[in-house]
Amino acid sequence: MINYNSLVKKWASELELYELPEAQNLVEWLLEHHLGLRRVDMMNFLEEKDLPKALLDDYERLKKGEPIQQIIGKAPFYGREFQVSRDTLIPRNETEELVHLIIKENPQPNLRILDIGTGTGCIPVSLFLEMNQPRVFALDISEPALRIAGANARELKAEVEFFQADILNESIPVDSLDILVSNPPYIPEKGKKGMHPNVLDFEPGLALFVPDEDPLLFYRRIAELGKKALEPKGKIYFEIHEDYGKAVQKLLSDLGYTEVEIIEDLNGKDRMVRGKNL
Ligand SMILES: C[S@@+](CC[C@H](N)C(=O)[O-])C[C@H]1O[C@@H](n2cnc3c(N)ncnc32)[C@H](O)[C@@H]1O
Repeated sequence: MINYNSLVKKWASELELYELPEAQNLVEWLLEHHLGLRRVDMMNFLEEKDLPKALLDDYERLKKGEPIQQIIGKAPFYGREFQVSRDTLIPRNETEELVHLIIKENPQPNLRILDIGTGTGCIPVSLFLEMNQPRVFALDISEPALRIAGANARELKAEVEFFQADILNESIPVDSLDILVSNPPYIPEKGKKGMHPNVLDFEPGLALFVPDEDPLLFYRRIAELGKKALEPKGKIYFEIHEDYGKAVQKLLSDLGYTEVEIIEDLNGKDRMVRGKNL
């Protein structure tokens, strides 16, 4: 007979890529996924030899650094579960804060919204479901990511119109927007050194990195296109790298956006910038 706590401790101690509290959390997440039981339900439960093979296989993937969300194929975001894959960024808590800000600041009905670089579709799907009858569009350069985003929209019953487009070389496919939102790639290549292998080896580089010599590339391009695609008084919302708050603020002000503000995340880091079209 194996005790739940000793199994969690034993497996967590073998997840060498993670600090112990996070490792324990991941093992519990995996056990719950496979056994459908919560910690309190399984203090004394199984012979180790009876653990399902799929659970043991997934535990081996966890040991190699694969993110738990990719192993189980889903990730929580703003109170819902989104399908994820190796082609999509795993939705982050900071992005939930961006979504929350947009919902809070825009209670009006029938707004037209575009999300650029949509990944799993977590932003447009959440906005469609939480806002007041918006018309929601989203685009990404990645076809495989768009397939996952489409599946999430269908599964969660959100009406989102998706486009495949390379925003650095094509224009915005919709106009008269009230809100333009983007969490674009923003990590300079040089930042790879300090990153955890579970991000570097398993999440798509296309979603993460920008050239060291031009880290604001996506912000500049999207903000320039936004001047035309946004309605007068339309708003632009960006998720940003914590080091680039001031630079993105200046970029938007220089382009003629007004009321440009940097907003911190719950950890007190500069994480969002919002501006208004003239
Ligand atoms: C940081 S991820 C954000 C994903 C999702 N919005 C989220 O917050 O979880 C950036 C996304 O931009 C997309 N992307 C990268 N280059 C692009 C380009 N040139 N045009 C359009 N989308 C692009 C990537 O495929 C990726 O899905």
